[in-house]
Amino acid sequence: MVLSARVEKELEPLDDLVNRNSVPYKNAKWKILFSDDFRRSFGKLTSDRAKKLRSLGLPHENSAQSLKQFSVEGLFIISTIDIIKDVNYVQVFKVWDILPFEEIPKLTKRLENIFSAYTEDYISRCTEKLFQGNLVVPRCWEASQEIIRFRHLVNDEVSLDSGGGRNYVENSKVSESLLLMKFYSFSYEVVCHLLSDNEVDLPIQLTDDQMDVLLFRKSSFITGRSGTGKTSILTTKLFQNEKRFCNGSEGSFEGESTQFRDAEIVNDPVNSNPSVLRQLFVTFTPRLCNAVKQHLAHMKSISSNGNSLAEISLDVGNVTSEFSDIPNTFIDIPRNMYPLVITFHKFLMMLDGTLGNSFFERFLEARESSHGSSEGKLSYEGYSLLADSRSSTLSKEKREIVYTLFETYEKMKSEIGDFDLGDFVNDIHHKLKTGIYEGDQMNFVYIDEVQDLSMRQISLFKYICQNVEEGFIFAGDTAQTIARGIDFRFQDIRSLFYKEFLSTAIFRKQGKSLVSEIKQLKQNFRTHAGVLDLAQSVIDILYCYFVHSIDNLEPETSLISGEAPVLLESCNDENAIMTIFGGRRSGGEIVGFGAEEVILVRDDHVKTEVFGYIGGQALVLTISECKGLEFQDVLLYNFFGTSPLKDQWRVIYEYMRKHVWLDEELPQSFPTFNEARHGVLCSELKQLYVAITRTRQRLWICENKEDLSKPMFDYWKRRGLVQIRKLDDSVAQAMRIASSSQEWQERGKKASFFSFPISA
Ligand SMILES: Nc1ncnc2c1ncn2[C@@H]1O[C@H](COP(=O)(O)OP(=O)(O)OP(=O)(O)O)[C@@H](O)[C@H]1O
Repeated sequence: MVLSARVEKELEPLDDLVNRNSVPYKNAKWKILFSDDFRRSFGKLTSDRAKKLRSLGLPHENSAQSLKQFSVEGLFIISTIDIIKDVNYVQVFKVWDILPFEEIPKLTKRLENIFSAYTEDYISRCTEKLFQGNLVVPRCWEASQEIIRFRHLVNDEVSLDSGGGRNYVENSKVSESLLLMKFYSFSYEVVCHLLSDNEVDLPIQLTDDQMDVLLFRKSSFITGRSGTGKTSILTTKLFQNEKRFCNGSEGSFEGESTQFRDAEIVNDPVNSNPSVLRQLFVTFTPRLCNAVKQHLAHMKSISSNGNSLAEISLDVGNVTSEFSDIPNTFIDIPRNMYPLVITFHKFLMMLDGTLGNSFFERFLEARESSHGSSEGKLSYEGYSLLADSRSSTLSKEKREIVYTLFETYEKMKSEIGDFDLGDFVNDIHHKLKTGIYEGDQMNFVYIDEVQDLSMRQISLFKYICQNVEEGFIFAGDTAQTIARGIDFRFQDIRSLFYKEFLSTAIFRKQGKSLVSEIKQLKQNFRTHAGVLDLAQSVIDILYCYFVHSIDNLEPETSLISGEAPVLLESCNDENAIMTIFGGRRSGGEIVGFGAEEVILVRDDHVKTEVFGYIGGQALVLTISECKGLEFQDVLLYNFFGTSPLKDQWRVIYEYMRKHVWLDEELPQSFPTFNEARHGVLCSELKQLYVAITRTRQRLWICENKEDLSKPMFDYWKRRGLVQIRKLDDSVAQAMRIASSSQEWQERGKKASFFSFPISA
């Protein structure tokens, strides 16, 4: 009852709120957040209406009348007052949609449902009114006191739990969810741009936790499971620093915090030329790099009022790690090339080029020089001593065997005159240690997907940025490590930072206080609980068997429930891909996937195989190519059937027995877990986790052979995390979503196949 009253009170059309003479809200101090739905609805307006709105002006303090006039046309803008965390907590207007009158009840009902999950404290703060003269101004609260929005996050409140330990506030499709909806903070110039005809990505309003990370002014370590916004925060931070640098203390982007607005121009501690801000964003995947570049370009275009498209160059057609438009050196990089967004591979090539005497031109000699020194490689004694450390999972005897294998491998390499990534990295370390780095020094370095780099690789960054106090951000998730042979926890990066990055005398004095705690992002924005529960079931096994290879994080929160992913069972012996796409049968047309759907496969080999079946009728990516990206629907094809673990997947039955999930009808004989024999299970599970978490809405898993996937399928079935569907024509038809040529064009333009407007 109370809520309905609140809803009634709060859901007044915005024009009413801003224009009523008795309660004048029109005041520049109010921040206005617009939703994606608003953007979409606006896009659908007849050009006449949209034109009228444009010609009426913009919703800033002096033109609020325009909104009122717009509502005369029979559309209402639905808004509420909400609280966001900036430097302080502050009341804001949140604009949900523009609707005809008859559609208002449906939206208000859904909003009422959401408000019913809010705490009383939160509601009463939203409805508080602060008067300054006869103006209502936004009320603020110190950031030090915690304001909790959802009841289930307060310990002593009744849980909304609907099972499985998760709390759902909403049950809707991900794409229609009000809770996962992106909100954008508007300034006069951004509204100008929005109301122009351009398609733009706008800066998403961040959550309180994300804002804390963004405003933190020290070098930091950010972790969080898939889809919690790590890449978004890195991109936002990079962009904020660009803006901060360009604008100095002048007014700037509305989406920025006051702290950024008030900040002074970045004081470059190292460069003689403070007129350039040198920022470097490094990640593993070329596609993710392109997506980040794309997004920064959009952001730049918006903030320059749409007048100039970003100078950030887009490698649109060529999604490789070569980035041939950027020279292979850090010496005197033209200023318009910053911010540099590159893969780790490109980073190495640039370092190599900077140091002269390239490794590739003399790699035999290079191998000699780094082998000669003990640098970068442990002696047998050093390696075997590690067996005594608490985190070691290998005994002295096993280490002896491993070391002998290592020596044989090294010998073999040298005999055939070959080298590997380790040799290349060691050579660069050697040159940096013995020579002088004469390349540009960076002001800020952002390293995304850091879990795929080795400690030795990460430590290279210390040479190119002296701003250790606030210049480094490491983000990643150790559940998603897919690079081979890399196995650490986030804490190890923090220790490395302390030991190697803070090694100069000045910083040693300040010591540990310079190394911040690891921050965890907890709210998933990508998908619904059906997918997250399946992903968590994979993490559970990792926690059990590979405790030293994954960070034990607090479970992420997901606010919307959703259908369980689907295991597809073939009705006949036909290849599943043939059934789904109709195959190249006599005269038969292949009906493909849509632009927001993807087939994920293990490697290039399977990719070629699928291509052979369906040609270019669907986007097919390997798991390593899809890292960091997201899609509306995902088909994971033949993951178990191509696994090097083969029938050792049966060790999952042992895990099930531990948890008393092993029913009588399931196999009773299975291997006992053995780290040496089942070591590869760790990387297999991490790859599986990455694949599962790429989807926003639907996930299908299909295999050509039943036996290899059976243990995991049995595990998922027993836990009730999947639905089983026979792969017949009707299921196949429902999977294929036709896309318009415009949607494909958009996808192609993005090149990165990055389906989401990541925040920045
Ligand atoms: N505050 C927010 N409001 C709405 N959507 C958000 C918010 N923060 C992030 N998102 C969205 O969540 C999705 C996932 O974000 P992002 O890719 O940054 O996560 P991630 O942690 O880097 O994921 P992964 O580890 O899988 O690479 C994106 O669609 C992004 O736009």
